[in-house]
Amino acid sequence: MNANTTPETLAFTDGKLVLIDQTRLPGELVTLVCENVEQTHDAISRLVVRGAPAIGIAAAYGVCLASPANHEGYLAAIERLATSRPTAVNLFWALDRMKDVIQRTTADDDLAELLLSEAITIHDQDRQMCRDIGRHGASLLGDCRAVLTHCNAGGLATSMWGTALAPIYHLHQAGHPIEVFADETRPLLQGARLTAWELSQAGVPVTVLTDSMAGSLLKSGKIDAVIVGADRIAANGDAANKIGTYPLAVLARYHNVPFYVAAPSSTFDMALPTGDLIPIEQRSRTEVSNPHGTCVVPDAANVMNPAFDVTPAELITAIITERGVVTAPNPAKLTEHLR
Ligand SMILES: CSC[C@H]1O[C@H](OP(=O)(O)O)[C@H](O)[C@@H]1O
Repeated sequence: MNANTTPETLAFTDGKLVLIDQTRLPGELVTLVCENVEQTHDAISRLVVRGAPAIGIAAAYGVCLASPANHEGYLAAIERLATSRPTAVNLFWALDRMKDVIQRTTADDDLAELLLSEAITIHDQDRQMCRDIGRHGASLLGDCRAVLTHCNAGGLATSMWGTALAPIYHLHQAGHPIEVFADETRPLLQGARLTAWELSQAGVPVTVLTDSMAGSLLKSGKIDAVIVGADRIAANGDAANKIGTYPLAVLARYHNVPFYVAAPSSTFDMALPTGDLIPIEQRSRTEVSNPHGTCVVPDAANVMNPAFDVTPAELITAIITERGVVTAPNPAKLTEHLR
């Protein structure tokens, strides 16, 4: 995939973290600059930067903004950033890598350079992981003409190119005719706002549908495969992803449509035996009751707003990582794959 397929989601320049502000898309392509840990924590919590890999990379750079720039300051930064969002394991995977650097470095004055070097390595490795997921996923989607996806697991959710969308960019650039149907993904509309934006920018045909239309679309026979990202995958292959993914997997199975999960190895949490142990982020009621400031739910009513659900491994046709494809995932296969 050539470099200009999707924009760089984030960068660290002149000692500052520069983020595409994803809350402003698709109407405005603007950046938000984080100059300290608190601003980075806020950017992750408000989904200025979002998507499991992108959250991990942003948090790694956020540690580099710690003050004071010493062991205690950096460890406090890691502790603070770990409270930004609970579900995407990539956040904790990246922070653990930064903590390892601190713990194996004695001299404070070496730390700033070593930590920035580790954050840059995490960022660079993510680019390669996404590129490899694209290559491996393309082998699965090679006969597909129309795929359905949920939320945004594209370049904006990673360093660039994405996970679920990486195979689509790979095929599109190879001249393979493929179109994407994108669930709008209530309540924050990452599909309508972000997936449709980045695919359109790349020239990939995309159609937005409301989440409730997915069943009829799958019943129509038009969809050749469903492909989604993940925020945390347990040791048995159960996968947490944006709310609405689980019912999509049930519908795909009912209509005999392959259901693929694309994620780098940094999204696996092998310490969790099953997905029911994955922490699910509960977000504010206003995201559901007052979208864009318009009241659509009476104050007297209660509101649910879990940001993720868990798809059991038995509903997943295959998991695509940067290392290859695991069909019918189970603990033994995943342990071997990630060895
Ligand atoms: C490539 S991980 C993308 C993953 O993250 C999204 O959640 P959020 O937008 O809340 O960060 C969603 O679950 C995507 O599949």
